[in-house]
Amino acid sequence: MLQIENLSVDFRVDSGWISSVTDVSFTLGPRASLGIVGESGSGKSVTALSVLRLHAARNTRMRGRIMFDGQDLLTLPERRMREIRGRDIAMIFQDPMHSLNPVLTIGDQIGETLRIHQKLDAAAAQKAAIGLLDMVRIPDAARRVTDYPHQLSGGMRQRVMIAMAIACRPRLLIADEPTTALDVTVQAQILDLLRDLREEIGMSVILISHDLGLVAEFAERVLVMYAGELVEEAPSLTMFARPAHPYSEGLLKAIPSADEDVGRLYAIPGRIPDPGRRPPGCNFAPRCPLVQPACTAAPPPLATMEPGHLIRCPVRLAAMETTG
Ligand SMILES: Nc1ncnc2c1ncn2[C@@H]1O[C@H](COP(=O)(O)OP(=O)(O)OP(=O)(O)O)[C@@H](O)[C@H]1O
Repeated sequence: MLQIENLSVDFRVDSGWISSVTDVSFTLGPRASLGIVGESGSGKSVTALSVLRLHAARNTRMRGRIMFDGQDLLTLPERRMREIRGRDIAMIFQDPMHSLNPVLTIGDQIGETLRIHQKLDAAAAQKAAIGLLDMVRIPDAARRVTDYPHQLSGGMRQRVMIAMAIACRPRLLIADEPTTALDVTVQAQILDLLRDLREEIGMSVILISHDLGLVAEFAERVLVMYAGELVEEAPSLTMFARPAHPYSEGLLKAIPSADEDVGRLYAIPGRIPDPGRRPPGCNFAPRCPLVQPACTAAPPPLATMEPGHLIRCPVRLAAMETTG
């Protein structure tokens, strides 16, 4: 359904063009779930926003192809993209308070999507909004539909955002850090809801998060991004049980454990390089415990370790081949 081929995204900044995302490729089938994980600045959001073509066109250069249902979204006229956004592909973000309009009721805001895409009149849109609030498990939906965003808790507001996103039964929902601003219990409820809605509506979901544990639990497959590149792709169980790239290993080690008293929490030493200051070879080399001289000479390719499991680390790949 979605096939991203060699996507690169550059932004214009004061000093010229910087490369934010480099040569990213992946596919997503119908009713599938995919997680994208990485530290802040790794290129997760830029990749997701590219699918909806939400970057300011004047300051952005995009290369590659984003095939959705056989058409390349990067070459569609803006008028066609407007039809696809919200109807076929929807997106939810981290902070629902900033995405909701404080002076409109939640019913009006959900109804707006339906009025635009499905041409419903106001009464029908209000009725459908109540149905959607029920679907996202907001209790007493008929009464809550006239509430304003500030009358709801953070978790409820995120449910409203999800109701808006699924209003047109999209085939793809992109959730960009949808639970980061919520406490742990609410976080689990929202992920359960997304899982159930994926089944009910038959949509695919891309979940973006900095939390590898959360993504691996939710999605069938996980992509790990670092400094604008894919560094590992694997089924979630594999990624969680035996991540191969040293960066993925670091992300896994950084997840706090409830069972063990680890003393100090682990953090990957160093920081992600800025887009304009990436090293000449492997982007992760300056932070990597396995670094060898060859790593700093040339950028490593993404290679297949086993079917469905790709990594961008020749050192680890060679070690795996030696040990069989
Ligand atoms: N409009 C823009 N102009 C210039 N640089 C940008 C722009 N948008 C993103 N970038 C840069 O591209 C890189 C990737 O950003 P992106 O937001 O995708 O990271 P992320 O992995 O989603 O992190 P976060 O979790 O913080 O959102 C960052 O270095 C960011 O500063």
